[in-house]
Amino acid sequence: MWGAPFSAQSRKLLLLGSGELGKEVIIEAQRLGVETVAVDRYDNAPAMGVAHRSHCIDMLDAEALKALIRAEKPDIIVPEIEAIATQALQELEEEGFFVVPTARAARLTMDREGIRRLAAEELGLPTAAYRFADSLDELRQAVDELGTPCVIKPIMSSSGKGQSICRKPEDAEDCWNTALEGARAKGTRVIVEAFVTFESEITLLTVRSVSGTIFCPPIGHIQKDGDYVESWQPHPMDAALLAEAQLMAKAVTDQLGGRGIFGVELFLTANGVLFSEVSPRPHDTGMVTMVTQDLSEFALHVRAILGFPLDSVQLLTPGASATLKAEGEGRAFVVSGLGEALALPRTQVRVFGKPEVRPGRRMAVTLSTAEDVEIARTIAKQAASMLTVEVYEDEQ
Ligand SMILES: Nc1ncnc2c1ncn2[C@@H]1O[C@H](COP(=O)(O)OP(=O)(O)OP(=O)(O)O)[C@@H](O)[C@H]1O
Ligand SMILES: NCC(=O)N[C@@H]1O[C@H](COP(=O)([O-])[O-])[C@@H](O)[C@H]1O
Ligand SMILES: [Mg+2]
Repeated sequence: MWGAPFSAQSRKLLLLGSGELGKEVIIEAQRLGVETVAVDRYDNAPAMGVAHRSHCIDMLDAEALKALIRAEKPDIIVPEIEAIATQALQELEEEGFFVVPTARAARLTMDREGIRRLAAEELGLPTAAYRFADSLDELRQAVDELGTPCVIKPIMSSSGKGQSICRKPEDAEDCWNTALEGARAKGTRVIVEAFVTFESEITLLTVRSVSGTIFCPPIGHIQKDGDYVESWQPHPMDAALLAEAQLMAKAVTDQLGGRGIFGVELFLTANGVLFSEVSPRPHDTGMVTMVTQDLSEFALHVRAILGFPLDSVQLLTPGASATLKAEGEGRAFVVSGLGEALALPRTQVRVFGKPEVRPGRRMAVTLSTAEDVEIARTIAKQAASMLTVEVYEDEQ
């Protein structure tokens, strides 16, 4: 066990990335008396407000990252976003630091190439057909080989940034430019994927702990422009399809190893399950578990990484989430409509507290429970439609 935060006996968790998901991770760690340090590329990130202290650094700068971690000497390093100098994490792990779930898993999942090659080529999991391209010419060739429509994404990006659909060969140049603008890190490599016509898509939250592997009930979701707008749990699935999905999730998470929660993203098609990608951390679509499960995905992550047993997770009620996204840009804004949203039955709201808005930035989420997922979805969406981000144009 451990002593009080700030004491020599404390257990210290350092979070790399401090958005809405990290905020909940910090809250769960605080509940178990852990000392918490939040790190991100900008000040006043959501998790910074609930951590014991915080640092603002460029997490893609390997030297800055190593210097900070060697000075802080955390017991546990928890990556919260992909865009981290994962080479530095590997060096730190070799020095004896504990990286969640492992530095290798963080490296393989930080870029789409690492995880796609592992899943499709090493494990033989079914995925959409894909190619990689480093230039517009290579992209044109990939589009030619895969046919249209196809989906183009920077190898390092998340929440749909830089993603576009190439509907005809002439769109390739626009897609290339979109990818360059949206990439989170330097570099121009993109993945080109055949467009999958799926019936639905799910996140299978998979937890590896000292007790073994457990799965949360599947979470269904809807994405717009590559970013999630709505999720619900449980997603109705027949037993055989769920077993197939769990086998794939087990294969890929066993390969990645370590302890913690993984968000395994899968497409459900007429011909079975396709693997899409995996996050070795809580998943945005899994925010719904804050109202549906006895232990949220954040509580599960923290318990698993602290080395505690986790035999099962209970679904308490069907539920759904819906997102609030900003339209304007700037630091002078207010989130309105909370009173109306909270007047809806069995509904909660999480306002993340991000200090600045930009078009498409996720600012809050609504969470509703009901006797079935369809009712919960309707109410969560209604609640989200009552929320607005009002930006004051003339202020900085
Ligand atoms: N090959 C594809 N065919 C059809 N739809 C796709 C394909 N690839 C991605 N999508 C759609 O775009 C969404 C986002 O894609 P993906 O998960 O690869 O991007 P991301 O930027 O990593 O998103 P996040 O960080 O939110 O997980 C998917 O959930 C799916 O709805
Ligand atoms: N799909 C991944 C995802 O949802 N990640 C979450 O969004 C934050 C970044 O938000 P921002 O871009 O608004 O700063 C991340 O820090 C994480 O919490
Ligand atoms: Mg995804």
